[in-house]
Amino acid sequence: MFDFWTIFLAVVVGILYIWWKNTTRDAVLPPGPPTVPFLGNLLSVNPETVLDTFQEYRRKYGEVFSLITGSKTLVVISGYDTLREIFIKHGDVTSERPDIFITREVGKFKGVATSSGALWKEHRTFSLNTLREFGFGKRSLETRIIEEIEVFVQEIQSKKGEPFNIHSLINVCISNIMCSITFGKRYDHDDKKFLSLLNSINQNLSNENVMFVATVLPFIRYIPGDPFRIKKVLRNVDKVENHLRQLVEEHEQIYDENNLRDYVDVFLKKMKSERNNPNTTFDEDQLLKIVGELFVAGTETTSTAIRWFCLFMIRHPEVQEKMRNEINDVIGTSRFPSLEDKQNLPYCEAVIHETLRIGTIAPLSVPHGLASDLKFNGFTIPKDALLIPNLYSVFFDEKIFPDPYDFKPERFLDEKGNLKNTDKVLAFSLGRRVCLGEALARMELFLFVTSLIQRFTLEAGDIKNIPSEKGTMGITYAPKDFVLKAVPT
Ligand code: HEM
Repeated sequence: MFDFWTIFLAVVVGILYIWWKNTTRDAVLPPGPPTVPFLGNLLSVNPETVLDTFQEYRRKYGEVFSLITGSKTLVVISGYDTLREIFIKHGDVTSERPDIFITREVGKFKGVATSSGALWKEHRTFSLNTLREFGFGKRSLETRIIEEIEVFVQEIQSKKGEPFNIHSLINVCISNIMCSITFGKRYDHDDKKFLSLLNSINQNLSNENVMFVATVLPFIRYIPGDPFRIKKVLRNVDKVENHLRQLVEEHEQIYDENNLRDYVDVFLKKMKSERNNPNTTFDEDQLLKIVGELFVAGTETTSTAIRWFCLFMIRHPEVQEKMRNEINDVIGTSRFPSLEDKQNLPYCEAVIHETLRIGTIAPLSVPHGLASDLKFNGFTIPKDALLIPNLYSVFFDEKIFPDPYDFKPERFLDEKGNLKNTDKVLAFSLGRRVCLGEALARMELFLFVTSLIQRFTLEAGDIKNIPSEKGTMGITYAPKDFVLKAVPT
């Protein structure tokens, strides 16, 4: 008979062996930095410097390298061609979402962004079709955006050229557009409850390393207290969802099948039509998750892009001047720019592409999962790995964009002044998971930034404190808060 201590020792040795094995790189995996016993590559990546570290690993280990964390194997995909090969050519295998903190605890594997397989396909198609119905890429939506721009411009005018932080103004305007598509509702700029919701979203998406840490060390959420602020993230998610639940309930009370006003109404109609289908995926939980995603993904990303734009304009007044000259030549000042003007404003378009490139916004996209093992260049990427699309590697690839760290919109113009090379800016990612809101984001970016430059000259709020091009890394890569002056032209 074995005594207690023998069994205890055997269990401890067994656990240590499994842990040691989990932190060692298997020969079939893509290469990567050397592992440390029991830690793997945990010490090789600091969330704050992760982008530069990945650039270095790309040089050392190639376009596909792996990182071992004990709980998950991360496989980082870099380079334009390799990203296309993995996420487009092998898109049937690489378009899932992995089982990680954000998909399990935040998304509950529902919605569009955090679901996979048949559920994801059905709801991505439904959402895209419904959003198109409500104006993605259409004139009706343009009118809604311009209405919001009018408020935006009035608010800026009210500052009378004095320094202010434009962050919350942009956030409210952009989320109002998303709210009007999903709930048919917009909020006042001083609505405290709404501002607090936007603040919770901002905390979760930017300026936080928490998502990264929770992904590679999932057990930390069970540590007493909240040293990594995981519980705070989940509280923020609940707060946003409770607000959305209220809005959906209000909608249900005045629902009229003959007058579908917005995304929620169309979803409710589908829910009602599938009431007797025991296998339906159109239920209230799914509606809340999708609406939440649209609200979150549709606000912070576009708003961050516009903040980057303002920052680059402060740092590059000559670019601002050229944009304004182009706008004045084509449109003048008597009306707001419209989408029809886009083709006649190639320099403005080049500035937007350069902002999306160098601002990066979502430099590591959103992690992908795999439907099965994938053989690639003699290595095997296992089914349970976490694929990271390293979009940053393309943005700063000097073979594609010479002098990649310089802000040079001209790189997107040929000798005749026509746009070129813009397809290399993978800001919205690529393949089957490509951003669902790309069309809306592009409309918003064009209309907001051209209207802004048409009416104001942007300057640093404090001449001794020019805002830095170095941002902070969360799920989005965002500029640090800054103040600016918007002087009427
Ligand atoms: C400048 C603005 C934006 C940027 C840079 C951006 C970027 C991205 C990126 C990189 C992804 C991940 C794709 C992948 O998994 O590989 C994504 C997904 C997504 N985006 Fe955006 N996005 C922007 C605006 C928007 C807007 C306005 C909406 C709202 C309609 C939106 C909704 C979504 C959704 C729902 C997904 C998940 C798609 C899926 O998993 O199938 N995004 N976006």
